[in-house]
Amino acid sequence: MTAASSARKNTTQSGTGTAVIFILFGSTGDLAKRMVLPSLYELHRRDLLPDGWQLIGNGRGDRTDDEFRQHVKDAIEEFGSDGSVSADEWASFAETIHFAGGGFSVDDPGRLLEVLDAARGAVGSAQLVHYLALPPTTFVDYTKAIAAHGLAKDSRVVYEKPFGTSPDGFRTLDEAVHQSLDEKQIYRIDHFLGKESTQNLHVLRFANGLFAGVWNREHVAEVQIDVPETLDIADRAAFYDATGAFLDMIVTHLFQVAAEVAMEPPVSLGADDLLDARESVIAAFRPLDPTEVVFGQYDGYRDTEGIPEDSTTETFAAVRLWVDTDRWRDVPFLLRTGKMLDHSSQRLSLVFRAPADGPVTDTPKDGTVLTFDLAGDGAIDLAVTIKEPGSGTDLSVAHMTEQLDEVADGLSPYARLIVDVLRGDRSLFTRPDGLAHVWEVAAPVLANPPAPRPYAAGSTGPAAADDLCGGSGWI
Ligand SMILES: NC(=O)C1=CN([C@@H]2O[C@H](COP(=O)(O)OP(=O)(O)OC[C@H]3O[C@@H](n4cnc5c(N)ncnc54)[C@H](OP(=O)(O)O)[C@@H]3O)[C@@H](O)[C@H]2O)C=CC1
Ligand SMILES: O=C1O[C@H](COP(=O)(O)O)[C@@H](O)[C@H](O)[C@H]1O
Repeated sequence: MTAASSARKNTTQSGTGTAVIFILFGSTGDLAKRMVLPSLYELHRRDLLPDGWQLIGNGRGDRTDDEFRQHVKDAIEEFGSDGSVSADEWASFAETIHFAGGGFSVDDPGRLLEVLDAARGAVGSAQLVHYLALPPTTFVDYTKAIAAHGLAKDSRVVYEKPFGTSPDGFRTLDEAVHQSLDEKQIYRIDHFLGKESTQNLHVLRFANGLFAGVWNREHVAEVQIDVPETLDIADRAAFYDATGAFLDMIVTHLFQVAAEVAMEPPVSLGADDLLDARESVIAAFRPLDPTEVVFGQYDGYRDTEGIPEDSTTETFAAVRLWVDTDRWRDVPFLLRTGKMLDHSSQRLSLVFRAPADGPVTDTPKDGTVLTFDLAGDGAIDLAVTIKEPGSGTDLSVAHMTEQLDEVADGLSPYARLIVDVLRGDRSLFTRPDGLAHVWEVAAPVLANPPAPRPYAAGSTGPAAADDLCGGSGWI
């Protein structure tokens, strides 16, 4: 092992420095296949899993270890970051993989306890990590089963999103998990927080005087978080129709990103301080005004198999959010997302004000914009107004762009968040006080949702969303 990889390993060991047994509930499902299993292999290849690593997949059906290993390999080949699996790297990963079928409930642990005993026999005392890649309706039952079978003590439990699908559902789930677990054992995933660009938000802001001093209402005219998608919802119709764009994206991912922008400076960039700063500012989000919310539904949505022909679920949502702190008072945070739009991107932009007085009076709106491209490996772009080179005096906009993967290899969001679970670092996970406020902010819209406006597939969505920007448009 090189000194560098040794140093990396030390920082990614579980908090106790012991082996880790990672129990993946829902291991045969869609999320496991697309995200979790390929991310675990990414960490294995990059030497970021601790020594003594063991992976146990759980499911209600029965499979042999070899059948499950083949499932994992297929998932990595189809969804992994480079799609290839080298024989040596795979062999050393495969031997850590086991399957415990027969489900898992309070009354019946299936084969899990027996497979876990064997894994403990192989590695000795181990940090348990339970990852619930399960339908959210099962979170309470699985949490109770973990506790009932003596697997809760000192373990870490990762909950997929959504952590509650309504204000009441959130409270019930929150109370149920706290009956079995301490808050410090709980990791609620929001994968937008695991994106390289999102993490660069606070570093760029707090490590550069150029930005630290202008991160406020005096200098920033508006903040835009814009996540259009060309994707449709055909392969998850039932889930999507029961959820809609507002809950699937706005009050989850985009609110967390908004909180990353809006937070007050934390005491340090340590896990607890960062978590505290991000989740506390959500308390200052003003409850949304339904007249500042535009919903849309793409033409043809109701023709999709599994979608009721009278569905009013929104496939597009745009909101104007206000953050009532001294730093951000009267600065609109404009959030927009939708399915089946003309292009896909994930952009967070801070639009800076033109100088209030001075000799240049006709600066373009996009003349000073700091943009974080959250998609893929991430990028940061600073747009500035310049004189167009040449004999004239016309103004032009120049872009200084850094692709983050040109600086160093990043980690995919799920890989990054799993590393943090292994380290015991909760800074990029959500907290119940923040989530409770999210439901208060969403409540007026849930009580009085705007009727979705139709929009053509492949368009930019309902034109009414442009009015939220005060007519000056989305960046
Ligand atoms: N899929 C995605 O792209 C994303 C998913 N998520 C979240 O991840 C979680 C898992 O999603 P996804 O993988 O799509 O879900 P799936 O519907 O694919 O379910 C995952 C697995 O859970 C098990 N399961 C299903 N129903 C039950 C049940 N009633 N009781 C016990 N086990 C059950 C099944 O395994 P078996 O039959 O072997 O028991 C299934 O393979 C959800 O919370 C979802 O919201 C979050 C972001 C994106
Ligand atoms: O959680 C979700 O996120 C995806 C977008 O995620 P990304 O991996 O492309 O960053 C979104 O398409 C999906 O509807 C939502 O459930």
